[in-house]
Amino acid sequence: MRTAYGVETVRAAERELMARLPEGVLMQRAAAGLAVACGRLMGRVYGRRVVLLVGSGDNGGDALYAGARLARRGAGVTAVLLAPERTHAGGLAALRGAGGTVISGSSSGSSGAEVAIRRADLVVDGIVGIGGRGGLRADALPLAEAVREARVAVVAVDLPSGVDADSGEVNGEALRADLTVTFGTHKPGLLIDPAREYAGTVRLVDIGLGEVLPEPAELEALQHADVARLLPVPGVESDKYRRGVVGIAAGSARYPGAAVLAVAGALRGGAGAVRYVGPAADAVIARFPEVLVSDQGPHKAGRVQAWVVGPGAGEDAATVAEVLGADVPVLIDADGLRLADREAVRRRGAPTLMTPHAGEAAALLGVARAEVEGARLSAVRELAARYGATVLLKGSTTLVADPAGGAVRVNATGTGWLATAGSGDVLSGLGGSLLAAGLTALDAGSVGAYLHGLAGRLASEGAPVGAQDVAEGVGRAWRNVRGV
Ligand SMILES: NC(=O)C1=CN([C@@H]2O[C@H](COP(=O)(O)OP(=O)(O)OC[C@H]3O[C@@H](n4cnc5c(N)ncnc54)[C@H](O)[C@@H]3O)[C@@H](O)[C@H]2O)[C@@H](O)CC1
Ligand SMILES: Nc1ncnc2c1ncn2[C@@H]1O[C@H](COP(=O)(O)OP(=O)(O)O)[C@@H](O)[C@H]1O
Ligand SMILES: [K+]
Repeated sequence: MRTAYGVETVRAAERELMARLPEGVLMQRAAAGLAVACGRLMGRVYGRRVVLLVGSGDNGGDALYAGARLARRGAGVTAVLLAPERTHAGGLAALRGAGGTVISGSSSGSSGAEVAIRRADLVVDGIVGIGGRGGLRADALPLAEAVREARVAVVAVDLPSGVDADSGEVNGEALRADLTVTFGTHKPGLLIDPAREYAGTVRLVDIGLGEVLPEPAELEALQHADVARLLPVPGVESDKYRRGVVGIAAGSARYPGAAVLAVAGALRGGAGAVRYVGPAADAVIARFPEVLVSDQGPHKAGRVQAWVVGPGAGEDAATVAEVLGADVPVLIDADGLRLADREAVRRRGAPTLMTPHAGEAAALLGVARAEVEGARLSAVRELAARYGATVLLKGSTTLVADPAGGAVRVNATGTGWLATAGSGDVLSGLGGSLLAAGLTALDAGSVGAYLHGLAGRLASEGAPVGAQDVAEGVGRAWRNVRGV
């Protein structure tokens, strides 16, 4: 499991660790890891030109100590100080002692600093780290512009400057990095868009923080091994009922395809049987003869261990209400989200998993879509709290939050190619199937998103795919995860 912690927790852990260690040890560990990563990115160190952008805090200190290490190995290192009078004194002395050059970023205007950036092989962004508030400040903007124009490689120290460490929000300008070298633990902002996109590749340097960080983390990202452990794999005692039966209440005369795609996802999620109820039974059975179909409504469909309701449902509020009354886990997607009564969701005894995309989440919260996209973490937490349900917010970094709090799960296996009509329907069936197979709502959502994202990647391999291709890719994703 990859975990991420917010600023307050990181600072508390650093204090605890620092109390046990000689002064400056943590920063030296950070700087050593940073210098190695810079060296690897440049291929060689000797003769390379490195520019350090140095802010007023310890983030700048890390950059300076790393710069000193690179200078000792023969790099030409220039530090651009954004706040000369408040620069980390020890780091500055170390850089000077190693033969580095120091210029002032604020007073030199467009001259020295920008020329140095244009000539650089590498820029190290040590403007601001976890102490940052808001986007880049005015004095850093010309430097950021010069970096962009020079198209020079950028290594961010701990975080790309200007992004919010705790939330992944970007309020103003931020500096894009090719590589972010982060210390002690990932920060939520490195795993959640839009900030994640600014970070480039993220490398974690161990500074010993792991032993003092609390449980649970603020954010978790499942890895292959975690998903492999959670996948419902049949054993000798299994039969189709014990594996779980998932009911799909989806589709309408207008949108029969949504039913077919949700069923396609459900058949690949590990349940032993799929029941379908709704007006698209003919389309479903024509494509998937193994499905048990009915047009009699959910309560007459026979026993299921979980329901999926909503994809392509149109205006069928009665079916949504009926499914919400069932005492088994329910996944609500698409039209179902709009039609579901909030109090009815809150009253449910069995788990509920809601799977909005940003537009649907915005409608439920009564805000603009851009607001949800810019602040995914707070949006998913807010929805989970309001509905008393587990919420999976779809998008480039899909988030899954439980109403009781605890670590929010983030999934990054997806690809932009998944942004294709009907791929969300596949995810709803897949998630419902995992619920029927016995996974918790948090696990079903995050394992579903993981498999779905990987399926999209494997099916696409860099070319456009349709939702059916994604569904067909789910088997490959299972095998990839299980290593079989
Ligand atoms: N505390 C520790 O034990 C360790 C800290 N480390 C480094 O220290 C950093 C945190 O250092 P600090 O607490 O000094 O904080 P930072 O260096 O992140 O930033 C604090 C300074 O930046 C200014 N600032 C805030 N927002 C800004 C913005 N938007 N634009 C420009 N300047 C802004 C503040 O006025 C303040 O002076 C970490 O990110 C990490 O790089 C590492 O050396 C590892 C060990
Ligand atoms: N840029 C992106 N990167 C990765 N995954 C994405 C991106 N955009 C969308 N997706 C994924 O594609 C799926 C689209 O679902 P949804 O918006 O509900 O589509 P539809 O309603 O057409 O089925 C979701 O799983 C979502 O997470
Ligand atoms: K930084």
